[in-house]
Amino acid sequence: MRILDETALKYIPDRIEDANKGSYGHVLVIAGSNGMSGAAFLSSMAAYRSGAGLVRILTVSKNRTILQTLLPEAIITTYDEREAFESKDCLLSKIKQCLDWASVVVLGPGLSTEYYSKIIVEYVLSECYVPMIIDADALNIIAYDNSLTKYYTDNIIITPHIGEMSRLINIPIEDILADTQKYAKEYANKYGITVVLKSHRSVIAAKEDTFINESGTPAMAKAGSGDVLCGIIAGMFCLGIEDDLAVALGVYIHGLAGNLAGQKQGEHSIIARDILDNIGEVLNRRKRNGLI
Ligand SMILES: NC(=O)C1=CN([C@@H]2O[C@H](COP(=O)(O)OP(=O)(O)OC[C@H]3O[C@@H](n4cnc5c(N)ncnc54)[C@H](OP(=O)(O)O)[C@@H]3O)[C@@H](O)[C@H]2O)[C@@H](O)CC1
Ligand SMILES: Nc1ncnc2c1ncn2[C@@H]1O[C@H](COP(=O)(O)OP(=O)(O)O)[C@@H](O)[C@H]1O
Repeated sequence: MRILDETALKYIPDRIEDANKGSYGHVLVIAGSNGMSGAAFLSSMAAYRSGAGLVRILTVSKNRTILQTLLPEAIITTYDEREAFESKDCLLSKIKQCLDWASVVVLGPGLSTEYYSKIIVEYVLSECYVPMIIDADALNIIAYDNSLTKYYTDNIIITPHIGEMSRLINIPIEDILADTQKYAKEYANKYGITVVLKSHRSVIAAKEDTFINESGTPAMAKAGSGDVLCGIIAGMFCLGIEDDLAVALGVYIHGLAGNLAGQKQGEHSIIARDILDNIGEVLNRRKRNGLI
């Protein structure tokens, strides 16, 4: 069992001198639905703030204008929910093109659990061959249809909060809270995936090691904090960090950025965007602290 401290920030590399945006990954964020564009924005912005070179958001058409306004740096590809009924092949081929482009995928924040989202989640699970961070509604869809776990591979990282974990394994929240390590490890071992079980002290059951995260603050108990985490983990992969460490370091940096945001804005007053605004300061600490 490992606990990261600030010395772990030494694993964040310097940006390569002759880099171009393609040197730092293509993150595909499959997120957002009618009324939940924010989750897609928060994950995508977090990936950019954590080093990603290029982010594409795949979302419902209704979100195009708001997301292009909130994050003009992202490429937006959209679908209409009706495509799942009226032109499924067209929808799937659009998703396939996005997957072929991606080097890391985030699946699920604010996606909804509607029929069209189920079609998308099953297709992405079956056709994705790069590291994929699965969160929120994609986990709810898997919880509802456990047969989807047949698509799990060792490229998959799931990031359930306790409520989502409770749905996935059909165990009451109180029981999971009593032994988070046990339930995270059991699920990770059963399916050969990485599990980030989020709470005030998240557990990361990874391939070689289990990590307990000690950064973070109750100030982060606010809507959207988890959406930010998905994007930070994607960003760590874009920086070329080895996979167990990419996940554990992503969780640790997320907590440190939350700590900074809490100190600046006050513990009751931060919003998820404030976590985004402090990622850069955390990444810079490795230089300030003489770690590299
Ligand atoms: N702006 C946007 O677009 C946003 C969009 N969002 C999107 O909304 C969708 C629904 O996601 P959601 O997490 O809000 O609802 P849901 O899955 O029903 O979970 C609640 C249940 O879990 C439990 N629980 C959670 N943590 C726990 C803990 N540590 N310890 C114990 N219990 C814990 C909690 O328990 P309770 O607090 O009631 O005791 C309750 O039972 C999803 O797609 C998401 O991405 C959000 O990200 C917000 C911003
Ligand atoms: N009391 C706390 N202490 C430390 N971290 C917290 C605390 N409350 C929430 N967090 C962190 O904030 C994030 C919340 O994620 P989640 O519940 O998925 O939120 P959302 O679905 O609204 O985005 C998790 O990473 C969790 O570890």
